[in-house]
Formats: sequence, C-alpha cells, structure tokens
Amino acid sequence: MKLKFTKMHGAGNDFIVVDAINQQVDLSTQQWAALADRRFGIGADQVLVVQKSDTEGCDFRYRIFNNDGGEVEQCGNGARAFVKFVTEKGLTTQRAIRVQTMNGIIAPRLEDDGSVTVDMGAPVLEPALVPFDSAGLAGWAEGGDTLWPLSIEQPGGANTVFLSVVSMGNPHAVQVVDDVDCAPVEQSGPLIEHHPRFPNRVNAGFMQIEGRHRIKLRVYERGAGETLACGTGSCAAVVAGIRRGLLDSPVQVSARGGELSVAWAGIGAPVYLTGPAVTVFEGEVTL
Ligand SMILES: N[C@@H](CCC[C@H](N)C(=O)O)C(=O)O
Repeated sequence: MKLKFTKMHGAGNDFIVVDAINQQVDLSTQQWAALADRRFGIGADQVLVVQKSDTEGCDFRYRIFNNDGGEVEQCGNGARAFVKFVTEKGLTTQRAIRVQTMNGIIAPRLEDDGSVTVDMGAPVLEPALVPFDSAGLAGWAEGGDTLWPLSIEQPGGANTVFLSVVSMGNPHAVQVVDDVDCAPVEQSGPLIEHHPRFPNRVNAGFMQIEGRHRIKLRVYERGAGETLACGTGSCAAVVAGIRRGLLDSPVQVSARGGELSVAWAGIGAPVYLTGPAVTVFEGEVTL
C-alpha cells in the first residue's frame, strides 16, 4: 500500500500530514509509530490525519497520533499545520475553519502574513478532569491557581516538584524553573509523564518567567519526548502563569524551535495560539 504525505512543522514541532479524504487510510498503532520513527520511518513528533467531519458545523475532522503511535486529543502546533495543509491542497477556500477533534472543536484561521491563529477553546482547570488524581494531596493556592506537590522517585532519591495542572483538551503539568536551559527536562520529564497520579499520562512543561509578557518554555511531551515547541503546552503554561499572578496576556513564548504567541482573557474564555506553519516536503511511502 502506498500513502501520500506532507512533512510540515510549526516552530520545529514536526508532523507527517496525511489526507484521508482522497486516499484510504486505516493504519494500526504500530504503523503510525513506524511512520513517525526517526531512524526507520519518515520521522515526526506527531502524525496528523485530515478527514471529513460527521459533526454539524465542522469542516473537517482532525486526528492526532503521537510518535509512539498512540492517538491523542489535541495538538496546537498541528492545528496550524492542518489549516495550511487543507488550504494548500485545495480542500477548502475558507481562511477560517472549524475542526472536530477527539476532545471538542477548535477554530484555526489563516492570517494574511501566513501565520495561523487557533481558538483552542477554554482551558479545563478542575484537577479530576485534566485528569489528575489529587486524593490525599495537600495543594495550596497561589493567585487563582493551586500548586500540587508531586514526589518524583529518581535514582538519587525522591524529589518534590510543584505543578499546575491544566487541560487544553490534552493533559499538562507545568512547573516554573529559574533557568529552563539547565532544567532537568530529560530526567524529570518521563517521570512526570508516567506518574501514577496522571491516569492518562501527561505532557510536562518547564517554564522560565522572563517578564510579565514573555516566557521561555520546554515541554517533554507525552508519547513524543522533548519537542522543539508544544502549542497546547504553551497555552497551558500561559494559563498557569496568568492564574498564579506571574504573567499578563498576551504572552510571547520562546521555544527552542521558534516563537509562539498566546492570549487568554481569563476563566471561561478561549485561549488563542498564534505561530508559524511550514510545509517542508511532499512524499509517498510504501507500507
Ligand atoms: N505538540 C503538540 C501536542 C501533541 C500531543 C501531546 N504530545 C499529547 O500527548 O497530549 C502541540 O503542539 O500541542
């Protein structure tokens, strides 16, 4: 079987984008992971699948598979690549579309300068809905946020990290660090991702506050490891920072792969994510 694909990225978070409207696509978890494999496959943080939507008022359905082949709810940088892809392929003539995801509807809009702004919906802040199991844990309030102490078992002994938990459709745990370049992202990231208090695993964000409108961010992504940028991770970090009283909207997010901008007006309001979406090459792979 041959599969046509487009390689894209958003601030270095890279994707294989597959049109499942004009070709038959029905792959297993192992096949998605094989496509995303960086040595034996094409290589990507996520595979994005473009389908027709069966939901009233939606233009497309957007499915997301992590590098490990697991299907997940949301991908912010991917949403920008998605709208660029459907535009370049002539699948729509609209600049603003509504897209059905596993966990709600998002609304990306292609701007005149080629960047994309995505209405990512409102963040979910109730721990049980992230989901995060806070039973028996004594969290404490900082501004409008609750910080949760999480014990991370490492070879050198246990270490406690203090986390905000936020869902942007997918789960995030965000901590503030003094210097993100020295943060133990590779060591603590997988321990947080697989911590038993996160029943669906979690994306682990490490945020350095540089000013009230600027952060540096690294994210150890669930099912993908550290990526060069994470869109939903940027939204979650900014929401956590605003709720803790450390940031004011809009916030410029500096990731290792590029710059993103996040705006949030507060509880109940949607988060807006703006950034680049770039087509790298087209290909065809035999499965
Ligand atoms: N890179 C993404 C997030 C992709 C999904 C994530 N790894 C998860 O498992 O939830 C983004 O830009 O949001």
